[in-house]
Amino acid sequence: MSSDKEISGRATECGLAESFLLRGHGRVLIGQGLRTEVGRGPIGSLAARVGAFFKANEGGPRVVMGALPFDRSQPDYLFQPEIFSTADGKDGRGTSSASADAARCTITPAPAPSVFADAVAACLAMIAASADDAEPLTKVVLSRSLELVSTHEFDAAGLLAALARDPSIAVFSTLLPAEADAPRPLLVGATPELLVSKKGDEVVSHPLAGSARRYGDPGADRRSAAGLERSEKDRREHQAVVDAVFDALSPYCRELNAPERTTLRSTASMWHLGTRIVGKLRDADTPVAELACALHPTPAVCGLPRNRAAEVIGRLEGYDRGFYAGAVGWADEKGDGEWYVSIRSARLAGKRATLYAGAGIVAGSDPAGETDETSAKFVALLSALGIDEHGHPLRERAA
Ligand SMILES: C=C(O[C@H]1C=CC=C(C(=O)O)[C@@H]1O)C(=O)O
Repeated sequence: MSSDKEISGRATECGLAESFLLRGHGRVLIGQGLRTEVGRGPIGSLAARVGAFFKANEGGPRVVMGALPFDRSQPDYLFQPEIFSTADGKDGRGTSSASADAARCTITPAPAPSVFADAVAACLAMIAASADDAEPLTKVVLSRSLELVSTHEFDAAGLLAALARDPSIAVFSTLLPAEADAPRPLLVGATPELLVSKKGDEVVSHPLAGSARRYGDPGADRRSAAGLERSEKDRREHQAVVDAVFDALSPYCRELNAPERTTLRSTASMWHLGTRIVGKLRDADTPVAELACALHPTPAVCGLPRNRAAEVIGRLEGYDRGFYAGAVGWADEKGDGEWYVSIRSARLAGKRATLYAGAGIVAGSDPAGETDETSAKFVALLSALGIDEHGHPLRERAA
């Protein structure tokens, strides 16, 4: 199978449609068809449910895959595919251009950018008011969404192919549970952030937090990156995530380090601060699902303290995040696997798509700046869909 075929999402074997695709770390993993669903439940029971699944189901590929929601108490959605295959993903750049063809989209921001900026200001007031509390609120990640309605069904394969042109991100697509508005919705995205991978006794997490827009002009792009590296506010926002990852993984590890310290990471449209954290597990049998449970949601998508931040998110965002800012990945029978943070993602349901983007709010954040950051984070998905922020095809603009 060529990589382009894999990325384009057209299943070739047995005529089974692709139910899962993950391209990251130079590899493509593909699930075709859906053999058995894993019993659904909250993340706290994930490791037990996955273990019980493999015991009870002797046939089929020895791997399950799917998505975890943002909210730890909500049910996840994992399944065993009919066919599982892997391939080298180094040459996995997409060939297809925009997926929108001549489709037109109407785009409705939900909430409107000005309402989001007001929510950031309200959040900053809560952070300031809590300064003297025993456990002050120090960080909250607030998100907003864009609701797209197209004249055509969204083409997930074309979207994946277009997203895969950026080799710095992990491209994913996974089935979501049926809902009233869609028999088979999909979560599709291109995330730069690894929640956790586990192979044998090796564990890796690569949290990101602290962001700046990229620019076509090289000088402006360099200044944007340098500004991010110097920013005390972004360093603080980032360190909160690194500390939380160390705290969550330490009990499981006999070694845990950040060998390269914090570095600048780039995607095609964003600069980020990132820290690669690597460890050796005390017990190589610790399943990846247990590590994901210990980590999720990190302060890269929720905040600190976690429960208090989640409460503020629920109050200020005004919608259910569903599987945005959860995780997408897989786990095998040995307990190995990898889970990516499901940011820069969209839920596709026929002619409707909902895109999400968030930004970390800490003391010193600026409501207009954070709103602009979410706009910049939408660029990757919108341009992969072949549309601008008004829903017009990009090709027309160039003509
Ligand atoms: C929550 C998102 O990004 C997170 C990951 C990287 C940088 C982030 C930031 O700088 O705010 C966010 O923590 C998102 O893209 O929706």
